[in-house]
Order: sequence, then C-alpha cells, then structure tokens
Amino acid sequence: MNSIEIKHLSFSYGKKIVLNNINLSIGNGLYGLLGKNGAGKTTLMKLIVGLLPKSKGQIKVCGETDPKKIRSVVGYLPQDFDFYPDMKVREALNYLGILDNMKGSQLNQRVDELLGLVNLSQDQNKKIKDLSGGMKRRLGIAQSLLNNPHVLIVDEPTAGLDPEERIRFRNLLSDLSAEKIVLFSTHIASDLESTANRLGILDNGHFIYDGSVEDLLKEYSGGTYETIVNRKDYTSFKSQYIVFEQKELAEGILVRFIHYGRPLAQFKRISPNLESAYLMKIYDRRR
Ligand SMILES: Nc1ncnc2c1ncn2[C@@H]1O[C@H](COP(=O)(O)OP(=O)(O)OP(=O)(O)O)[C@@H](O)[C@H]1O
Repeated sequence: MNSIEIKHLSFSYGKKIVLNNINLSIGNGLYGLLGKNGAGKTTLMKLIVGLLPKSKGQIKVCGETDPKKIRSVVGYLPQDFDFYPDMKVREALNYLGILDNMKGSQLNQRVDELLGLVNLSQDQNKKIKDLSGGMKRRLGIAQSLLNNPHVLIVDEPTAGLDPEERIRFRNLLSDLSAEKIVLFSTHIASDLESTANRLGILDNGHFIYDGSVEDLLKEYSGGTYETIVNRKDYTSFKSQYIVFEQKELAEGILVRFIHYGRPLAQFKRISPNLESAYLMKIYDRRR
C-alpha cells in the first residue's frame, strides 16, 4: 500500500510562516488539495517532493524519509511545467527517459505506453511550441509517470484549460488514482467535486478540513439558500450575505448565498455544492 505520512510539518520563507504544524496521512486514491492562491499548496507539494528543505517535522513517502529515495517513488508535475519549445513530443519523453536511466527498447516501449495513456500518440511528432495548453499538461503528466511512480503530485494542472480538456484531465488523474496516490492541488472546487476520494482544505498554512467531499457537503447542508433580489437592493444584499452564484433574470437577480441563522420567508433552502461548502468552511474559521 502506498502512503504519504506527514507529521508536525512547518515551513517558513524567512520570517513568513507558510505552513504551520501540518499532519496528514494519505493512501491510494485521489486526494484533492483545495485552497486559494497563496494558501501554501505549492510549498507543501515541493516539500513532499524534496525541492525545499523542511524547517520542522517529518515527511515519509512509501516508508522513505530520505529525499533522494522519495524522489524515486514520486512523479511531479509542477504548476509552471514547460519544455524546450522546438523539441518534439516523443523526443522530449525520450530525453527525459534517458535522464531517468532508461534506454533502448525498454524506453521505447514506455514512451509508447505513456503517449497512449495521455492520448498524445497522434501528436508525438509535433513540436512542443505547437501544442495546446491541455496537450502540454498531458505531456507533463506523461513525463511525471516515466519511472512508474507510486505517488503522483500535480500542482494546479487544470488552470487555464478549456472545459473539455479539464474534464479529460480530471478523468486521467482519476484513472491513475486506482493504483497510485494522486495528490491534486487546485483552487477550483468543481475540479474535485466528482473526482476526489478525499479532500484537504488548506487556508493560510493550516489544514482546516481533511475528509470526504460528501461529509463536507453534509456538514454544511443547512446554510445555503437562493432567492431573487431586486436590482436596487443588490448592493445591500451583497454586504449582508456571502453570495457564491448570481444570475440575471427578467424579474431581478437570482442569488445563491450562504446564511447563518433564521432564514427569511422568501429564502429557499438549496443543497450546497463543493464551492459553497468550501467557502463556508473558510468563513467559519474567520468568524
Ligand atoms: N520563494 C518564496 N519566497 C517568499 N515567499 C514565498 C515564496 N514562494 C511562495 N511564497 C509565499 O508563500 C505563501 C504560500 O505560497 P504557495 O505558492 O505555496 O501557495 P499556493 O497555495 O500554491 O498558491 P498559488 O496557487 O498562488 O501557487 C504565499 O504567501 C507566497 O507569497
């Protein structure tokens, strides 16, 4: 069984504390790491991969604590993954495979498998500069899987992708999570709603939630409403409630919002989605 075990992990850039006493234990499946920009997701991932020296605490991946050994069982797709623009897709994977000590027919076979897996076989002779954002991200996943890692860590892979590519990418990560740990960070809650087996919410360097999507939705099943607000009252409404969705209608503005306490008669209770439950979790902590 693959595992990531983190105990009492803290990290600071200079005096700025970015992660504060993180404890986490993950097994196979897709673990979604959700948090707004600056929450500490990239820092946590870089620490797990061994790209940053940890200040305090313990990181164990598949039983290993030595960063070199950890790197041999982890695949990593950084947020800003790019590659030589004039290299062709297959050439890039061959090159990285050689750096990973693979060669000959073993390398050729692995590259064929990976191109098929990420659906780039048809595009293997395209130059990287001619790939779409989604294709580049899929090439990024292929490179991170070269050494068949037990753990795959992907940092905000869906940012900037069109809806079709986002779905394709999420499905690919979900498939891979059948026999690996996939740690998938995002600030887009809907990326995780149907794919994550478990969810962690990071806020200002603290885990404020670690559990299933379903349990989070249950926890906040009572606080989400919708109503129609007159345009002239909208500014005042927005200052009183946390609006997470709005839509212009002929009769006014349809708003979906979070409300604690007694609802007014015109408020209709609705089921929360992951985005509203996530907002409520963050808001709860700050109240
Ligand atoms: N090299 C650095 N030096 C100083 N501060 C940094 C450095 N890298 C990140 N930070 C700060 O650490 C905090 C956490 O950043 P981090 O990139 O881990 O967050 P994140 O959740 O991944 O956000 P994003 O989605 O924007 O990348 C932020 O306040 C950021 O400004």
